[in-house]
Amino acid sequence: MNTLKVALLGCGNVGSQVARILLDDGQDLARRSGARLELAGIAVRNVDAPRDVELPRELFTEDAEALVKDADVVIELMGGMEPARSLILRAVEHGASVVTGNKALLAADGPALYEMAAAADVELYFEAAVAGAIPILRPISESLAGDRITRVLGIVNGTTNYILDQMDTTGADFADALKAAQALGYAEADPTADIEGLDAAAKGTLLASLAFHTVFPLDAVRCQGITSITAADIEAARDTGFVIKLLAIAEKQTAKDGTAGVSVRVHPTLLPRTHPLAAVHGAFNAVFVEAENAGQLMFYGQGAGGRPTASAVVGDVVAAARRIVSGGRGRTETTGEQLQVLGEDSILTSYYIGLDVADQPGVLAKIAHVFADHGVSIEVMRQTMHTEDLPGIADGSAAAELRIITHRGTEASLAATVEAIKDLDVVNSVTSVLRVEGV
Ligand SMILES: NC(=O)c1ccc[n+]([C@@H]2O[C@H](COP(=O)([O-])OP(=O)(O)OC[C@H]3O[C@@H](n4cnc5c(N)ncnc54)[C@H](O)[C@@H]3O)[C@@H](O)[C@H]2O)c1
Ligand SMILES: N[C@@H](CCO)C(=O)O
Ligand code: NA
Repeated sequence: MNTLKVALLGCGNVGSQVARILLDDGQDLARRSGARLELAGIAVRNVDAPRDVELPRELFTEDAEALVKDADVVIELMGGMEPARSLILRAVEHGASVVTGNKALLAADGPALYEMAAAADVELYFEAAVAGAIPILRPISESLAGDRITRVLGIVNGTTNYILDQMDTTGADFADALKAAQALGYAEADPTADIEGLDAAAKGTLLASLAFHTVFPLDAVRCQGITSITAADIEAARDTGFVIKLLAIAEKQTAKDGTAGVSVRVHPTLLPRTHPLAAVHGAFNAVFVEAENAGQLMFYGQGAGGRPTASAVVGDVVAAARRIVSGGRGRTETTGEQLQVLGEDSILTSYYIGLDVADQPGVLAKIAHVFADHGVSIEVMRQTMHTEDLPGIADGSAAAELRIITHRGTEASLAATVEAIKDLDVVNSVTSVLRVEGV
């Protein structure tokens, strides 16, 4: 049996678990791969740093370049752009296959990396980059290769799902929930990427590219994180039978003339509590895929954390090893469709709008008028009286809270409606604007 040299770059939450699996499960992995997978070394910043997982000290090196030169398979789990990118390219130049979980790098620079890997006749695997342990990229790019995917919708960031779930179920505040997510190893090194939606945007880009066989630029993702979600939003959602989830939504739309375009958006979303995605708790992820022939599919599991993510990484290492052993080419990304990016005139969604309004005759009519002017129709409107006077309302007259859910409209017309409502003299403030799915 051949021996393949495996180089591991980075030994944090995920890397340390990958090392453990490679060392503990060597016999099984060899049988499944057709080659012995020898962990040749682990590149770290400081070989003497304390670690949570006990690993043989002689495996550690601070010379990542030297480790990469000799490897058959390189696993990049350092994260960030550099030196991750240069080391991946160095690995490719040396003819090694690469496994990475680095969605930030792939979303920014994936097409160039795929091209270089293809030119060097090696593979680049990244199942861990989207939804951690959940097998989602291989199902999309291989199992569904004979179908046409139209929509991918998912909870793809464990940290934000954990935070929103804690706020909803235990009343925890945002900062405490974030700290707990960091301690559990879900968050990125800089959790801004999680809470501002950038991590979900990177995953949305990768999902769209694979699902629709096109390049979708990261900067074309319409992205909003969860930092503006308040306890009041969570409570209002609960009162109205909804839950707030951060969703990544990638859609392909085909116009009557046959031209197709793609949109990717990430935003906090109100979902009815009866929706299957509403039942995704903690750091779990779930991805819905809609395809013309397959219909609706749902993939569910642990989207973050060292051990679950390591499962996806080692699965990719086995795939890489099998391909090296068999000598054939494996999966190739097809991004040749060059679909256009759809703008807000084409994106259809519905809005939840929370308003503080003066409680006086004619208020509802004025508001309804603005909706009609923008061609947006109202699905639900609910009014609650405030028991105390609100600051900012002249002469202490009574105020009311309005909650409105619209029918589906274009993002452009809904946003314009909200702007026009803000200008009405009877509107004290727009307290909340959230998109709604699944109604
Ligand atoms: N943690 C998760 O749940 C998860 C899930 C999916 C994907 N990922 C991705 O996997 C990668 C690793 O994530 P993590 O959670 O293990 O991160 P981490 O911060 O725990 O680990 C990264 C490790 O790499 C080391 N490192 C960074 N630069 C280095 C360098 N130049 N040389 C040597 N070592 C270096 C760091 O010191 C750290 O120990 C990231 O790309 C992340 O986005 C993480
Ligand atoms: N920080 C990411 C890790 C998994 O990609 C998350 O919370 O989902
Ligand atoms: Na995955």
